[in-house]
Amino acid sequence: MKSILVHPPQNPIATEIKLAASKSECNRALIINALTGFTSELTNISEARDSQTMLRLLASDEETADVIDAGTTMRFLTAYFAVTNQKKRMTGTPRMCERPIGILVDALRTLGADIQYEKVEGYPPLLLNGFKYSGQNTVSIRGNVSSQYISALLLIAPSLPEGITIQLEGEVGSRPYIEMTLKQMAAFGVDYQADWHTNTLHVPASKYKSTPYAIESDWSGASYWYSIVALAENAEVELLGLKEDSLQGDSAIAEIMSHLGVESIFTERGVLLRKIAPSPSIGWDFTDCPDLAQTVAVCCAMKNIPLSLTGIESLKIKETDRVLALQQELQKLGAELKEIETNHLYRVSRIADFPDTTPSIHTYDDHRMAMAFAPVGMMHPILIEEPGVVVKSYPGYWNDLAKVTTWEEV
Ligand SMILES: O=C(O)C1=C[C@@H](OP(=O)(O)O)[C@@H](O)[C@H](O)C1
Ligand SMILES: C=C(OP(=O)(O)O)C(=O)O
Repeated sequence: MKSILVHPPQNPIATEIKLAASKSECNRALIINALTGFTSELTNISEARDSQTMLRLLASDEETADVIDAGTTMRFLTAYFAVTNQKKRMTGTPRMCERPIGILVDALRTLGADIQYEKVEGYPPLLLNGFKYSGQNTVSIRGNVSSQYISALLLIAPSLPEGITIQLEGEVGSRPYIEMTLKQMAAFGVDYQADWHTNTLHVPASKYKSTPYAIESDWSGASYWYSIVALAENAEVELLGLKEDSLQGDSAIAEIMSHLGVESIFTERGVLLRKIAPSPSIGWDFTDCPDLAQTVAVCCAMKNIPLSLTGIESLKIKETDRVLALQQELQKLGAELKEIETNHLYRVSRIADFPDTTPSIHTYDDHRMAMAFAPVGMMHPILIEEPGVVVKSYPGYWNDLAKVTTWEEV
């Protein structure tokens, strides 16, 4: 499949969508379950390739573990294989081998892991050669590169002889993902202390208890539906399986979208999205919810709502450099993402009319580029290149989109 051409809907949208499960919650539950000896009953396991890859690699005896492009799978499995004393070679796509992992490797080495870099210092592929506890149970770790290093250490912490104390240094990004990790650990019977004034986390040595656990639907995936409702002329969509009191920080999309013309009405089944009047402009700090930035940037560009963004530095080391990718593709819609203060403040605004010819959006091997730009199709025909990228987190995305409008492969 080369590209998908999304056509604007011919009729008012009124539908319900059963969202995919959260790959973030799922990958944590899978690691915890592995540490309980695979005895917990997990329900609503995510179909996302990142989670399916985690499942496959946890069950595999092969020495090479290829995570493809899954960040959490790479980081969580590195910690898991290290402390369970497994000899493994961790690798992934060329892009995965450009995403830094030195901070996690340094922390695991401090605890007693023998890890070598196969090619470039600080980056996968990694060679894990076993674990001998060093007697050190305190690690310092930078908080603003990726929270996944911190979650990886927390997940394996109960199985360390003396648990762990993690001192986070500097700013902490993606904090709700750290809290998600801690809350899921608690759901499996493990204690923790988190002091967010001193940014110190402590997990004593203990054992996870085998527990039935249901994974919630994916709030990051929900964000595309909010954008669809915001951009369509007439739309009402009920998203099933989401909770108002969610473990996922990306549930912030409900508040963000209240400024972009969508209200959220929580029901027993999930959340009902309805159109309301939008605000004239919006400013948002994406430090806690980096995966929402692309959805919100595209939606604001199309609604002609000026958007000020902060907290998007970590976007540069994700599936692609998302700042650059957004800059290049927003231009094709007649909009721009401009850096106002170096590495800090950015602004999205409209600089020209939407083009007369159908824009073709390049997706840079990034599922979120495809899913964030497809809602433009609610207003104008749009081509999305390499649409298969969505399998990373939301394999049913195009089938779900077919419930509200037509699209064709071209
Ligand atoms: O822990 C997680 O499940 C995730 C944490 C975030 O990454 P960073 O901590 O690298 O920002 C997020 O972008 C990613 O999609 C999932
Ligand atoms: C950044 C993401 O994933 P990961 O870092 O786990 O590859 C994402 O899904 O947007």
